Amino acid sequence: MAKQGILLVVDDNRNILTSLQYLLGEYFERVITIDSPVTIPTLLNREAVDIVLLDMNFSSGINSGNEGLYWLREIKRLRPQTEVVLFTAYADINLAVTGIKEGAADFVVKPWENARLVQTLQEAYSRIVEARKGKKKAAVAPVASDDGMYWGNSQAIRPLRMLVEKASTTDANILITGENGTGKDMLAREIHRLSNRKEGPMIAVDMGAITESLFESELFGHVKGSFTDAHTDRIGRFEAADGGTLFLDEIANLPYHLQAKLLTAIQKRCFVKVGSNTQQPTNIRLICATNRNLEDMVRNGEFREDLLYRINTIHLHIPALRERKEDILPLAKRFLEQYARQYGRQVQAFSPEAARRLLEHPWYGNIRELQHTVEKAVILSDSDELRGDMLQLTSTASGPEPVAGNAETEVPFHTLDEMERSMVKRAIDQCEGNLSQAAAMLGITRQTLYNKMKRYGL
Ligand SMILES: Nc1ncnc2c1ncn2[C@@H]1O[C@H](COP(=O)(O)OP(=O)(O)OP(=O)(O)O)[C@@H](O)[C@H]1O
Repeated sequence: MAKQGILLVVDDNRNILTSLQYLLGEYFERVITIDSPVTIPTLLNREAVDIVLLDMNFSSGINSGNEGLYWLREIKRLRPQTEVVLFTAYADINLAVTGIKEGAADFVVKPWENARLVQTLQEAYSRIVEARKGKKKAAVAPVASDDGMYWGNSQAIRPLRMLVEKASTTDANILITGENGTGKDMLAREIHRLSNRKEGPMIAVDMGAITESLFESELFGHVKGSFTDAHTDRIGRFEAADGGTLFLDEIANLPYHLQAKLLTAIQKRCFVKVGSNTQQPTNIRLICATNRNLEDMVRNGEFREDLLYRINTIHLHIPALRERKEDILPLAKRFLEQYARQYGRQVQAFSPEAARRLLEHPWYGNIRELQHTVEKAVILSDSDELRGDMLQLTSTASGPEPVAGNAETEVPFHTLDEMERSMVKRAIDQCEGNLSQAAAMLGITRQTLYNKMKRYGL
């Protein structure tokens, strides 16, 4: 086969560079080697590099692989069409996974097998060739649009589905409850899609993310000059959602003293912009969601009873994933297919051992945790069957989450993020999914724990 493609190898170990120069020179038109990443930008400017084989750790930097991620981003920023294959130590495999999510084509673990390294680089090169022919995008393929909501067939989900089908076409206010990651946001969007308002806007507001001082302006808008930073008129979410659906996520996070203002707007379907005296009508369908027990909050004086009464004309509760075990494997299969497509992996099925582990895991982070687990495993996969150990699931509640190659000696260092993720997961496992207890154990608020779970896909 004719040698094709220009390859840049970046590694601070000169012995590695010399052996790769010999090995890869047999397969590629040109192999350029450099022992420091700082010259990458100049080189990319000068040479038509197709593929970069990029070491993740450079001795000059902190040995956490973040330097590798930094250079990956730089390469993608400077030359998006260049494919980057990460060259990584086994202990840094989680960083390689992060790298793939950020656009790297693949990764190869050191010490490497020559045949596997050559094959990975050649596959990356064929993707470039295909992209040039316009057949396929060089970068990560977009997620197909049919990767929407999966209902499942479990006993636990059937009554919910029937209720959703009936309720969607009405204009009744809906309250969706369920543990974190069960799919409340997804269900809200599904209801909008099934409703008569589907051509109208679907405006989602994360009530946990709005600061108290900006609450009114965010929801109702403001007029120019109404406060120091109000340099122009601003439309609020109630106005933006006119003719469509307004989705108030994490409604339990709304401070008590602001709940009355929301109640008035919901009751009257009218709002007043900050700095104005005029009532403005709006035609919205309201959906709210929370993972908290609002009845308990009412009893504790944290949530207004009249507001609860107003928002839950129809109450939809999404069961936890562990209460709908029949849905775990079909959902996992969907994610497997979706990510295999997205990351160009050949994996097609779970091994019997992997399927058993999926069924046994408690999934306190519900569908989000399942999705992230499968995504990571697909990235790590190297054949058409996904093995159980690739799921990296802890089988007991004790001990931190293992990292691939979990012998102490093979895991010399974790990033702070990895350590935090591991501690958060451990606390949740030890408290068997009780978030209030886990938050207390970690010495943080429930909301902070919740934010961290979202961030780490737990
Ligand atoms: N039924 C489903 N089918 C496919 N994917 C789903 C389903 N439910 C949830 N997901 C996926 O799981 C992830 C979490 O879903 P979503 O954000 O809707 O959960 P949530 O309950 O709103 O979470 P949180 O309580 O943390 O806000 C998303 O990536 C979503 O795509």
